[in-house]
Amino acid sequence: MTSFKTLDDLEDGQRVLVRLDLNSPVEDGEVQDNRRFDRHAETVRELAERDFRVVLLAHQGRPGRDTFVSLEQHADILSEHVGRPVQFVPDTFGDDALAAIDDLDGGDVLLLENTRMCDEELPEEDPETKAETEFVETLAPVFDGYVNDAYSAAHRSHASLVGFALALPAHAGRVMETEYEANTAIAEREFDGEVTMVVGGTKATDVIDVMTALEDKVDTFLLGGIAGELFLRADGVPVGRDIEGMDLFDDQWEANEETIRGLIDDYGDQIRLALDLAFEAEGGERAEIEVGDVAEKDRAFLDVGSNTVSEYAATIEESEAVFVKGALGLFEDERFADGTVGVLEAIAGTDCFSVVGGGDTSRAIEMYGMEESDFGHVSIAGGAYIRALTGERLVGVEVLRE
Ligand SMILES: Nc1ncnc2c1ncn2[C@@H]1O[C@H](COP(=O)(O)OP(=O)(O)OP(=O)(O)O)[C@@H](O)[C@H]1O
Ligand SMILES: O=C(O)[C@H](O)COP(=O)(O)O
Repeated sequence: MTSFKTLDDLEDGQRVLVRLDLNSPVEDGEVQDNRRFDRHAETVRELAERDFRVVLLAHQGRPGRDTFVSLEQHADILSEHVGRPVQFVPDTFGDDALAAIDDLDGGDVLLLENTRMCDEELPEEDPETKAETEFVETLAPVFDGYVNDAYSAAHRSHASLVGFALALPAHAGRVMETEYEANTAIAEREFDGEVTMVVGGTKATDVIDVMTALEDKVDTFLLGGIAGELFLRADGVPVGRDIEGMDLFDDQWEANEETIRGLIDDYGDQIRLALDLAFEAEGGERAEIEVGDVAEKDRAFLDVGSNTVSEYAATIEESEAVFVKGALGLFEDERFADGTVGVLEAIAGTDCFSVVGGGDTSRAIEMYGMEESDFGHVSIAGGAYIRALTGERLVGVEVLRE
């Protein structure tokens, strides 16, 4: 990552403002611990051990949503992961925040309040405009440097992500460095051998965008999940029962059908669809059916079948690089985890270069007892991962370039 300054370029003992992405699931008002805390703890711990006065910025949720809560609980969770106290002040850049910053000694860590509670944080504007906000102009002068570790939020042109980078000497944190390198690999690296991409999940537009952008980078797309069913349907298989809250096979079908058919027509040789599918039988157990036997108005399919898993695993074993976007089935239900777990285990069993992305999909790794260390990289990014895969530049990364 030579075009960025990193923590290696910071002089120990300074006062640094560090942007993390601690955006987390919130259930009944309780912030849920997740791998973002563990990853960012590495950056925070390093800075504290090097005697920096460390002030953290992060966001949580979006205004108006249930997940839009204070960062008070985040400070406690982060503290567990860092292994030292993380102070919290319920203020972003007012007098209380400035006084708390002033009180810090070397090695102290302080988390400020949810950046999205500050009016100037959110409207997406260019970095120069964000650098001129009162938020940035008040806080920046009390720091020697700015560290952005929030790769997973770097697609947003918000004050805390782009404004401070112009107002202070800007550095990439350890998470920013590793996420950037792994996630841009497919767009920027050349692989000698086969490049395979496992595509699933429920987000039709993400899938279409990724496949369109990567047609000439990826040798084989292995499809599953709801995304795979969209392709099966476009290929003439009468599947497509929407899951609750979605209408991919109804209202949205028309909007996507032509594009998906176009992808199949143009790149059919690269695209592999499920051979068999799994569903819930009358007794509640998992049952499978060959794709050729699926009848019109059949049931909802919740996973790819076992023949598909074997075939996909064989392709993965012959690949030099494998990228994963989206799950092959409803893996949260053990009965329908075989597809997702099967391909992840196949990846873990080879020494190929691998990146597993998407917040939901990467959760399957810990749910089913796999080791993160068996994968090249497990990304903590969702929207930013998709953008990186499609070769889009992230504004929060661009402003860090020297
Ligand atoms: N056939 C299916 N039926 C129902 N749900 C499915 C099916 N296949 C996959 N899923 C669901 O898809 C979800 C993952 O899809 P999503 O598109 O959100 O992927 P992601 O990239 O991991 O997440 P994110 O973009 O939110 O970080 C999983 O929670 C899984 O339960
Ligand atoms: O959780 C994420 O993907 C990032 O923190 C970005 O959050 P946002 O989509 O609410 O901007």
